[in-house]
Amino acid sequence: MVDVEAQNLAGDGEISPAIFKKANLPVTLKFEDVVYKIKTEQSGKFFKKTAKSQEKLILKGISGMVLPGEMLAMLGPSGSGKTTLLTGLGGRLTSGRLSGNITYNGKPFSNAMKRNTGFVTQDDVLYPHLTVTETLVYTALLRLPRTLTKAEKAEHAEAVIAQLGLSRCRHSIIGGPLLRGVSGGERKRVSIGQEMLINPSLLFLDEPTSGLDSTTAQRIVSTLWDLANGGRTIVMTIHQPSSRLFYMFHKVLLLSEGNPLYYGKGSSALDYFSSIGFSLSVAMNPADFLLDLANGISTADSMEDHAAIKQTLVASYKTHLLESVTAELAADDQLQMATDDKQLRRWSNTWWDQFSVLFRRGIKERRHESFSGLKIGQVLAVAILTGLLWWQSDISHLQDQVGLFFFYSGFWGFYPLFQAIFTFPQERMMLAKERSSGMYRLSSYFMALTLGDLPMELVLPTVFFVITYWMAGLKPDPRCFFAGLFTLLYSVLCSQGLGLALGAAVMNQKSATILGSVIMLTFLLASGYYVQHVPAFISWIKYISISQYTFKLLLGSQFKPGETYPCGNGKTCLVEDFGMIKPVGLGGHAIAVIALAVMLVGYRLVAYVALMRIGVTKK
Ligand SMILES: Nc1ncnc2c1ncn2[C@@H]1O[C@H](COP(=O)(O)OP(=O)(O)OP(=O)(O)O)[C@@H](O)[C@H]1O
Repeated sequence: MVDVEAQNLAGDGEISPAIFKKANLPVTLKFEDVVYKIKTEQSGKFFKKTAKSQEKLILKGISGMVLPGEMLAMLGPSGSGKTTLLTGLGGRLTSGRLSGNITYNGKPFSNAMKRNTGFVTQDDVLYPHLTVTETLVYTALLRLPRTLTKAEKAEHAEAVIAQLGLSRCRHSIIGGPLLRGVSGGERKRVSIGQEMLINPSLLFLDEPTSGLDSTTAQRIVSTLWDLANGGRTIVMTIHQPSSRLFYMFHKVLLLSEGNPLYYGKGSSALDYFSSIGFSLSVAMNPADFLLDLANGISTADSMEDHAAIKQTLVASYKTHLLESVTAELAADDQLQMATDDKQLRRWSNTWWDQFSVLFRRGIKERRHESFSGLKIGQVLAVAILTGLLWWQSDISHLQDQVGLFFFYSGFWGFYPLFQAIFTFPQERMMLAKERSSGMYRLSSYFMALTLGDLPMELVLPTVFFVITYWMAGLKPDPRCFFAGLFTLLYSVLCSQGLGLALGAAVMNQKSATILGSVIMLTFLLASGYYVQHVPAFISWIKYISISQYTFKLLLGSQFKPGETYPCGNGKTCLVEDFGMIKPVGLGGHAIAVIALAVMLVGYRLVAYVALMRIGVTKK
């Protein structure tokens, strides 16, 4: 286990970081006759009701085995199925039908195995505003077992930084499309580092060297080779490795249109192809030669027909190699090492630890957004403008005051809704990546994310309310003031819940925003301010309207039944009889509070359930 190795580190001094020593639990990966099919809609049938869906065969019976200490490289042209096979072997395919037999130490993929597996995707999914060190330390805190102290976890992160040559850029931010950060190669190394931290015994990498110069690529593959030497099982897809790299792989799997063309030692590949009549005529990189063959291009052969060459190669694989691959798989059955699943817990850390790390990471990543001057300036400007427009409004202008309360429920309905709508769609990729590696519970993530933004989300309406309340000259009674403030904050939490639910359910910022504005507008229209004689068949909307309940409670915070106001010609009238208050009324507060409470919790539950589908893989 990693903690035992940490002790080794202490004992060995500086020699080599603990995580680069032996694998915790060596894994033999076997895959036999792997077939993957997906359903695709036929194009051109968009307007037809009976659009037929076709089944597409992506992987056509692929077999192989990778032992601890071995590094398997999957080669093949673009679209040949490398990523699909890698994702399937990594237990991460979320759609389609995968058949065949894939075992890890003779057993199917389990949650325990998930925690012993690292998966580096082709695209780096990293938080752009965190630095390299922050990124790796947070990952270490989340993924390393609770038996290690925080300092030891940070030490592991440091070791990875040193091993991957990231020391120079350790304090630079990762960056993103519109934010200059570390280079592409450095970003890739951070992604690899995140997986290396947990000292996985099984490591999958999708194109770890793409877009990198050959020296950096060489360095990364050498690191992976070192990791394999420690008894780890490494599988990667790779595009055009240099010949130096090619000979570092223990095994090579060549794919073409989902068919295996070669499986075996890298060094034996050329002999095999020359034995079936495809020899390397000029000095060239063996990987380029294999890729040419997988594309149906052969310089040594006069065959012009690419499809025919591919067919010959597929047939040769079946006649010459398949038998030995099957024999290899069968022979290993006796050598199976038992995986003691109990050695690996489902989660590395407690709920609370996960929550607190995610909370701190979230605040760090989003501090520029939450505390942005623009956002604060926007709210202050609207507050001051509102205060000036309603400057010292008097009860003799009751309509104005009622209008102000309606404005409160409208502005603080829309504002938190739109802030919250973006929360989950922005996080989707990260959530999928981290959840599929079993990093944390959804509940700790959900709580950390929704509570992290809360202080600022509540401070802004409070400041807004204080400014406008006094500028507009509302009742200087603390009870009225606090009742109004709490109502506003309560409604902010409800609208935020609705935003979270929409964002999580739709997972598309544009669609969720459109849907959110339609719903909130409906709520506002149904709140009884604009229209008072609503037809019965549609009047039920007000019972689900956050704005209606907020408006009612805000009016109740300021006016009491039996209170009077000057209604012209020296007369006084009852507030509850005022035309704009009557339809909403000054009673029924308990129901409004309960209805809002149901929405506050209900919308968040919807968001939670909607998120349960993200990062969940098929077993
Ligand atoms: N869910 C899916 N829906 C539609 N097509 C799919 C799906 N998954 C895979 N494919 C198709 O399967 C083929 C293999 O895709 P895959 O991504 O595995 O290729 P690849 O060899 O990794 O390519 P590249 O090197 O370009 O990444 C492609 O033609 C791809 O379009």
